[in-house]
Amino acid sequence: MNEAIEASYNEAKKLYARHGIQVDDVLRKLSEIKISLHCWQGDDVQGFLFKDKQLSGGIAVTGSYPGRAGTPAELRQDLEKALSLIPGQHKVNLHAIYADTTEQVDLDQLEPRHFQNWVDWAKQQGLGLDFNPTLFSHPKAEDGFTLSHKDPEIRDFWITHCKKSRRIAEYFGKELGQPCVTNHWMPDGYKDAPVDRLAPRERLRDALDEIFSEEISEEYNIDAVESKLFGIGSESYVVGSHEFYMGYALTRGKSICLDAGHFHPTEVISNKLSSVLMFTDQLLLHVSRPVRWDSDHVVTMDDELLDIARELVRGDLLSRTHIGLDFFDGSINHVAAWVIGTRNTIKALLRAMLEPIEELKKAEEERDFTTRLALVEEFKSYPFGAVWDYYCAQNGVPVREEWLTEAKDYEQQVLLKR
Ligand SMILES: C[C@H](O)[C@H](O)[C@@H](O)C(=O)CO
Ligand SMILES: [Mn+2]
Repeated sequence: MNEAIEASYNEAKKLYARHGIQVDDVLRKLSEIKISLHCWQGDDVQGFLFKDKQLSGGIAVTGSYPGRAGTPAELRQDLEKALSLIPGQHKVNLHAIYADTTEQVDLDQLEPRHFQNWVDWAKQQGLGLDFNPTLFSHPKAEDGFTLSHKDPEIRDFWITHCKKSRRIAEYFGKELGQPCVTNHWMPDGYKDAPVDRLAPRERLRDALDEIFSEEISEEYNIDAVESKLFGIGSESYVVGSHEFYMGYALTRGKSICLDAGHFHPTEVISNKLSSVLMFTDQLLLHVSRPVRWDSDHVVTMDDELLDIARELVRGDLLSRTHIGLDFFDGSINHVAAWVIGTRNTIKALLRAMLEPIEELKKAEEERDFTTRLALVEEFKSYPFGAVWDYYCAQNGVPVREEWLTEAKDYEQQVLLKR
C-alpha cells in the first residue's frame, strides 16, 4: 500500500473517531454491499437475440461512441474490465434479450440453457446475477402494450415470457448460491389521455397474478415490479404507475422497484424508502439520474444520490435493499460509464456511513436543529476521500482517476479495434 494513502487514511480515522465513527468497521460493512451492474449500459440496450430490432418501449439511447459490445463474449470482457476498476464483489443484471445462444429462439421459448455461458462466467468471476424479462424491442410490443394488451394472444405471449424468465432466474439463484432479483418492467401506456384507465390496469393485475402463480422460493428468486410516471410515447398514461405497483406489491408480497428517474421532476425516491420498507420486506432500487424528460443519465455524486445512501444507512435499510443501476449513455466510453456510476454509488454509501448518525439523531430528538445542520454541513468536507482512496487501494483497484488511464488503454487496445 502506498505510504501517503495510508498516512492520510490514518489521519482521517482519527478525525472520524472523535465522533465515534470506527472507520475500519465502516469499510468492512461497505465491502459486504453488492451493486448490480446493468449489462445494458455495455451495448446501448441492443441485446443479442434480435440484433436488427430498434430499441422501443419509450426508452432511448443517444450517442454513437465507438466500441460498444457486439457479442456476449465482448460484453463479458467489458464487464470484467469495469469490475476490475470498482472495489468490492458485485452482481451483474441481465435482460432476457442478452441470451447467449446460437439457437433462433423467441422470448417465450427461453430456457436456462440459453444463459449457461453467463452462469459459468459468473461462477468463475464470483458474481451474482439478476434478471429482467424484456417487454420491449419486439414485434409483439410494437403498439406500446404488452401484459395489459387487449388481445389475449399477445398478453399470453408476454405472460409466458415472464414465467420463463422467473425460471431462468431461479436457475441463476440455485447455481450461484444467492438469490436473483427479477425485475418486471413494461412500457405499456398511451401518448394521449385515455378514456379508460381502468381496464388496462385490470388486465395487468391479472397477467401479473398469472405470472406469479408459479411458486418459486425466494431463496433463489425475488420478484420486483417497477413503476414509471411516463415514457417517450406514453406521456399521458402508464398502466404500471407507482400507485398501481404499491398496491400490487403490498397485497401480493412482492418487492417494489423504485427507479430514481421514474417520478415527477421534483419528486425524489430517497423520501420514499423509509415508507415503502415499513410495509414491504425488501426493495429494489434502480439508481439512475433523471435529466428533464430523460430518466437514464450516468449516476453522479449529486444530492439525491447522497440522500438515497443516507436513507439506507441511517435507517439501517441496506440489508433489505437490492441496489441496481439503470442508465444508458451512448455518448461516452461504455466501460467508463459503468465505472463512474458504480464508483459514485459505492462512494455515496461510504460518505453516508461516515456521518455521525447517533449524534445527529440525538440532536434532532432534542430539537437542537442548529447542531443538526452544523454537523451535516461540516461533515460534507470531512476527509472521506482519504478513506475512499484507502478502500480502493485495499481492494486492489485504481485510486482516484488512475482508473481512467486504464479505461483509455482498454479503449485503444480493445474497444476501438472492434
Ligand atoms: C432496460 C430496463 O429494463 C429499463 O431501463 C427499465 O428498468 C426502466 O427504467 C425503463 O425506463
Ligand atoms: Mn429502471
